[in-house]
Amino acid sequence: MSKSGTILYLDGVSVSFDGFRAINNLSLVLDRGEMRAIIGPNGAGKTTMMDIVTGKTKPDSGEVYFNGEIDLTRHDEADIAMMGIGRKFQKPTVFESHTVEDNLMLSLKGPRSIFPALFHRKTADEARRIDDILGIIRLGDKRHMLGANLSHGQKQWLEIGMLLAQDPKLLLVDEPVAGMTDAETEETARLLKDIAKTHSVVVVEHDMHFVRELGVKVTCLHEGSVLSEGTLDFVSADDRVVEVYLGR
Ligand SMILES: Nc1ncnc2c1ncn2[C@@H]1O[C@H](COP(=O)(O)OP(=O)(O)OP(=O)(O)O)[C@@H](O)[C@H]1O
Repeated sequence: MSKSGTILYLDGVSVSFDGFRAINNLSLVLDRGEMRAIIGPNGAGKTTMMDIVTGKTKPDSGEVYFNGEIDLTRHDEADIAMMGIGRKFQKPTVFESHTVEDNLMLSLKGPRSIFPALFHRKTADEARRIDDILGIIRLGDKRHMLGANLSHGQKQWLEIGMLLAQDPKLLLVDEPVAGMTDAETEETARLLKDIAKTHSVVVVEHDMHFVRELGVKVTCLHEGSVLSEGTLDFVSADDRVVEVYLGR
């Protein structure tokens, strides 16, 4: 299969831990600009797949390419982050004692340490970037609030904003709506759809209501490979998906 036009290209990828194949001949291709939802039961390999993409885990075999041309298996985690793959873990880890705006300032792309980042005057360009991000993450009116005082959902949005501040081409987002209210969940779907207008996005999520709101192609993983792929309606109607995941 051609890699041109892809932002993420995995083919025949396998990795074993102590003889257990967590990823088994996995092939998964994401077009540039696409948002994809990844579903699947516990232990299906979703986290391990993201660990492979971000360079945390090296595959035993298979091809892993970013942007159609960069062989990710040849790079380490720091390189891969610099090249434009950003990851958000499930649990939010914002700086609680800093304001929303300072959290974003600290995350802006570019070499910086905490003191210069907080005490230098924002350039006009930085101010504009932060305003843009605050708009996208729905926290414009909370910019001076301390991280500690945000709701769980708002912390997740701030962390998505911190990811955007690093200007990634591809965002990997792990279970963003776990623990959110229904209203926050729906807003998160809208927020990610906004981000997907200008970024490629992979979202791992168990909440099927949220996946439906995203309205994107779905890949169901099982035992380290793709079990089913297509629209949510197509994947949900697949007996094997019902058997191992949705029917449980
Ligand atoms: N470092 C490791 N050492 C040994 N086994 C591992 C390691 N990492 C993952 N595994 C195993 O690989 C399998 C896939 O795990 P993974 O965390 O990728 O699944 P998942 O789809 O993300 O599950 P969940 O929905 O629970 O997060 C599991 O059986 C897990 O126990």
